[in-house]
Amino acid sequence: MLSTLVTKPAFGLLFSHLKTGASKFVSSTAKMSAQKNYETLAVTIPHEFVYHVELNRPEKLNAMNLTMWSEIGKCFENLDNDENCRVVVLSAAGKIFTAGLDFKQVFLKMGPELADLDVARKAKVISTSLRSFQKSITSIELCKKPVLTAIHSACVGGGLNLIAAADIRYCSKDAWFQLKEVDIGMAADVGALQRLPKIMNSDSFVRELCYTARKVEAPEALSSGLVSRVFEDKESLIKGAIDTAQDIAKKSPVAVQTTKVGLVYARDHSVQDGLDQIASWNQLMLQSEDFMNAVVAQASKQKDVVFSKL
Ligand SMILES: CCC/C=C/C=C/C(=O)SCCNC(=O)CCNC(=O)[C@H](O)C(C)(C)COP(=O)(O)OP(=O)(O)OC[C@H]1O[C@@H](n2cnc3c(N)ncnc32)[C@H](O)[C@@H]1OP(=O)(O)O
Repeated sequence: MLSTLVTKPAFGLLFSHLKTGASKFVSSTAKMSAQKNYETLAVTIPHEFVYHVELNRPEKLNAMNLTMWSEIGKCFENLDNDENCRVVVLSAAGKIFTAGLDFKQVFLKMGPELADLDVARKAKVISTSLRSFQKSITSIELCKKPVLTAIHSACVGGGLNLIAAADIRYCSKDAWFQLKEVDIGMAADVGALQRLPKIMNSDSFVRELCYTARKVEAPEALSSGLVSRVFEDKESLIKGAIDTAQDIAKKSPVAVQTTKVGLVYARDHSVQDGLDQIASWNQLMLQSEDFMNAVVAQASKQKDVVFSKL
């Protein structure tokens, strides 16, 4: 297929095309889009195309209050649409990654709201809240930019549901994970039960964690496939995550985003359905300038190809 697309006469044309793409890119990099200000999240841009989102309620152990649930959803929807963002590092400020659901705030607020309602109305209110929490976490998966989570210290309950929706998980040596929902009398309902069995390498181990709420320390998180790398401390963890993010940010955004969509789709469908899906996408994406530019760069051993924003 490459040989038919990249014929010899096409080469000169492709090189001029490459230059056009690069100049277009350089002229527009100055216009870095400003990210919205959030109350519970801090968003920074450590390198071009690399965004760093931090859970930012350190004084409350980054417990996930209603504002944080809502802002996570909005933030990842914004990042999905932000052409200056190609990859996201998700970490947390302060002593721990997160204490999970802010049960003090959430249940205190919901209690009075439900008090005078009958069972059907109560169920409707609870269902609406649950679905909005689910949507918030799923926004990480629906964001076409790869999301790398960097977890330090405690990652409890809702936090484990949150990181399960990310693409790549790294942690520091002091990290521990706990699916604590059963300890507060509920089944996890924002993605852990659905995603962990597809992430970790032992169904038996996942079930043990879900039923017992026991803590999983970093070595076990690594051996079970929950995380793919363990770093010495938080500083090297964040650096390692940002280094990987920078590698991804240099690639064609068309290639990377199509790959993420394909992987997420393939996880939930048959092999044949996945093959059909990626064929449909690539019948478009192989016509993009990124494909041409990357092929020419490979063929001519050119490094540091500059891809236009997407
Ligand atoms: C229903 C919607 C869908 C979502 C569902 C999600 C469910 C979940 O997330 S279940 C898990 C809920 N989280 C917990 O059960 C964690 C409980 N906390 C702890 O285990 C410890 O606090 C922790 C290990 C995280 C940290 O321990 P540390 O010794 O460092 O701190 P503490 O002295 O225990 O706590 C300090 C103060 O923070 C308050 N706090 C801790 N966690 C939460 C929380 N999740 N929500 C609200 N507040 C929390 C704790 O009560 C202390 O407060 P105070 O006594 O006023 O100082």
